[in-house]
Amino acid sequence: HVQDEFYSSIDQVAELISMERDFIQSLKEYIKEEETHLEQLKRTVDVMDEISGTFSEMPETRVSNPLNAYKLMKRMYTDWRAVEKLIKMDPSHDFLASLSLKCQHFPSKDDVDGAALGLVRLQETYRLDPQSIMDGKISGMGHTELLTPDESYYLATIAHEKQKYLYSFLWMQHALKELDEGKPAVITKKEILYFLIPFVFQVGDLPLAVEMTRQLIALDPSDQNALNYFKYYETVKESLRRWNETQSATANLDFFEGPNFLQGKEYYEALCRGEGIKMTPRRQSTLFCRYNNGKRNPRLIYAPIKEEDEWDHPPIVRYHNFLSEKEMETIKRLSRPKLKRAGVADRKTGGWFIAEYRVSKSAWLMEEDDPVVSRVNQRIADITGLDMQTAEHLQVANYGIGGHYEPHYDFPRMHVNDSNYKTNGNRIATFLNYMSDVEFGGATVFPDVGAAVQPIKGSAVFWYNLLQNGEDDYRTLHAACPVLTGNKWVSNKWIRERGQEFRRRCGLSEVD
Ligand SMILES: O=C(O)CCC(=O)C(=O)O
Ligand SMILES: [Fe+2]
Repeated sequence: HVQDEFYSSIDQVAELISMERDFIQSLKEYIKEEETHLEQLKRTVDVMDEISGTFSEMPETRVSNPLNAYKLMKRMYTDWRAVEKLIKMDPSHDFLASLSLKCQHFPSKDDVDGAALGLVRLQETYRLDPQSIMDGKISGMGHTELLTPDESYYLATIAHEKQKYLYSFLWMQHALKELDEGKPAVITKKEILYFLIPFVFQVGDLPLAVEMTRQLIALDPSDQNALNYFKYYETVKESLRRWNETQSATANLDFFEGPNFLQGKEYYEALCRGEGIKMTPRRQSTLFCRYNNGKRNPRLIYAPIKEEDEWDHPPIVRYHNFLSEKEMETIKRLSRPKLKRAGVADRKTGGWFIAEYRVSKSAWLMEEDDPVVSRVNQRIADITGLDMQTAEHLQVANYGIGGHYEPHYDFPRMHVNDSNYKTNGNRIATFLNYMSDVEFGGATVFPDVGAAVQPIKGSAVFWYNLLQNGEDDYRTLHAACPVLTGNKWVSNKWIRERGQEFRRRCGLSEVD
């Protein structure tokens, strides 16, 4: 079976390190075998050479001795067959066979492209240019291996394919800089310039386009395309100059200065950077923390849980130290072999598919899997006061390279494929466990209300997805920000409506 992709789970990307070491080790062993093989061949040829070359007389004289003639025949019959056999004992056969087995489990083109796209997503969200990524200034980034010009070039082409033109441009420029510094590469300066020039021209930097074309011509003065570019840009430059002369000096429009408010994806990204959080000191002063013993629940009365208000409207609370280190380890261990790329539901058909707006792997854990799972479910019931009988299994997720989940609601808006909906109702509430700290990125943000919640290992956040009157609460729109550094693990418990009738009383109002 062919290995499932790697890039959508950092935990699985980590496996590649030992795979690479293993690969290098077997390559070394193979080289040794080849060397031994070659040694054997050399020894054989030396022996043969010595025997056949030790006769000083003329060939005819030599073979006129019947004994010599016989020996020569015999030698050429047996020895050459032995040599043939030796050559056929080529160790590369075995190596290639084991290699093709191993390669099945190597990253695919989808992995490389997924990782590249993840990097570009991180650049977009956190506003990083190539240099600041590679300077390793981002906390938690650890040792950074620099990209070669070829790697930068490939990244640029992927970014271009995905219409992320700015980052495509920046990586191309970076590749060019590295080439100019003399870094070895397969890609040539000419190829990069060919990519960059029309681009630079289109964004309106005519002088730079002309300058780059000049460089292109310097590389190959007979390049007809480059000469044509040059002629064309020179004409444009000339007509621009004439146009400028006829215009008054005040006509200085800046086309890029738009109205300064953020919408949709941009606001989501701003929240991920910690910008634009809509909390005022006045509202902040209404947020508290307290001990929660689940209304004197015997399981919590001597060990109440620390509850902290994260947001007021809609209310989002955090429970600190909700899971123990050991419980988190168990949950991760149980889910590792089950992790599969997480899908999303189609809004119209309710069908399931994979999308770049959700890059993570997930697994479902049931109570039967381990006592820890039932213990965690029980604790969620105790602390929220809600019935877990109708809740979904525990979903564990591990995010990938630049892994994220773009803004969504936890309540499905199409119920066609959700048979659970008919029996147990909608997802009334979400209980989200953070099972790792994330050095940088990976916050859970709520773009409708302007809230951001940072992952804290062992803590959990809880909110209602439905209003008291049972209607969908659109303020709960939320997203998981791209993980910049770290390995983000979460687990989700989605609680259903049925069974909560006396636990969360419904009301006619739309208040939370
Ligand atoms: O990982 C997070 O921060 C949020 C995950 C989430 O919203 C989901 O899985 O539905
Ligand atoms: Fe969610």
